[in-house]
Amino acid sequence: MSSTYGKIFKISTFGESHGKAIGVIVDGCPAGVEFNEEFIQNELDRRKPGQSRITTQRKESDEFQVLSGIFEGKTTGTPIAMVIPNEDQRSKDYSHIATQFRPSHADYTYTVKYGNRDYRGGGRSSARETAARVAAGALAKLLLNNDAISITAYVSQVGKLKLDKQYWELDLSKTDNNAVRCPDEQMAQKMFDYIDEIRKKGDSIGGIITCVIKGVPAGWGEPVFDKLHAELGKAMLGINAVKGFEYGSGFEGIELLGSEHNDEFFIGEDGKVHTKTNLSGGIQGGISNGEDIYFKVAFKPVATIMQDQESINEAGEKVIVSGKGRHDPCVLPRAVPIVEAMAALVLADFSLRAKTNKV
Ligand SMILES: Cc1cc2nc3c(=O)[nH]c(=O)nc-3n(C[C@H](O)[C@H](O)[C@H](O)COP(=O)(O)O)c2cc1C
Ligand SMILES: C=C(O[C@@H]1CC(C(=O)O)=C[C@@H](OP(=O)(O)O)[C@H]1O)C(=O)O
Repeated sequence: MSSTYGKIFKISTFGESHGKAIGVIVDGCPAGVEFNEEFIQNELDRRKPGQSRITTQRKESDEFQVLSGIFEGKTTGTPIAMVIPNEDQRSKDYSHIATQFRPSHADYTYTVKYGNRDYRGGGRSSARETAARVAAGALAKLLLNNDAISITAYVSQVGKLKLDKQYWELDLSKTDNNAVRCPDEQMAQKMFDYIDEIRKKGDSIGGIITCVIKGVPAGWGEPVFDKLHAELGKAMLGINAVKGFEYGSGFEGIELLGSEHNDEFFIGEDGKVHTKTNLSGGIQGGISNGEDIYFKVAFKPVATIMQDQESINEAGEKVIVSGKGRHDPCVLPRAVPIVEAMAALVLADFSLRAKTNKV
């Protein structure tokens, strides 16, 4: 069951990084959603490897094929299967670590859990699997278009290089103009140079992606367990290499007094309920309040580095591990569409759940 997500809009992904293909089955998508293939392909292109010299150099076209669930350009209401062939596996890069555990990758834990491990490219633990989520997330975005919801993520920090502006002070339409996916050109250039410098040293670096969701009406979410922010947190923490999730005022909010932190209500010119501030991050009691939903996702530095590190092998013997081949020195630029996709999947599910709230 670990490969499935969602209660009504459900997805299951399949495939390994060096197997024949990866893919996704979407179940529960309503009939009649415009299946815009060009849009879905574009989302996959934003995530695919080999985009610039600061990403892995594996060359995948990531062109997806639809096997079922679409007729005359629209979803039919039946399961939708999308497949993405693997085209550029280079499994020999992993031969030397077939029985070794890379520090901080999933090699050791997979071996313990399953008693076997497809060591080629990390198998199922590879972030290659996230392409399948991006395809499903793109469909979720198309569903959410009906509700005029927008989901926009961008790189706000790489290592210690941090954007000092809030999302509303930035022109987020510029995010995809550069290889880093940071909407501030000057900062993007600094981040690019920094990642490139680290790449040349065979090392890696982490960072933060900020995401903002606009247009979610008040009333989506659940009051207990499946709180909207809890589901968003689960979705984000389920992305490879994610180490932190923070929404609304987050950890910094604890320094404020209640009188500073409370979001006071008023009726806006549009006749709707609004809050003067939005430290709640658009969610109160696990349910959306109609304001922007925003959160941050922290990614660790990539585990596979081109430097010697101490580890052990399956026999428990000491070994020196050094990565080979093609790896992301920093996952952030390619993780932007993944964060958006996972947020879209959560919201698509809640948009359908909201329809069962009341008569
Ligand atoms: C977009 C993206 C690309 C990644 N690329 C690599 C990579 O090239 N090499 C690597 O070792 N890890 C990479 N990772 C991270 C690993 O997949 C991840 O660290 C591994 O599955 C272990 O899981 P954990 O870090 O969540 O514990 C990437 C993650 C993402 C989100
Ligand atoms: C293939 C992708 O990224 C891969 C993610 C990844 C990892 O360990 O997560 C390791 C590398 O795999 P390989 O050695 O097979 O090239 C990356 O290239 C992709 O995102 O499509």
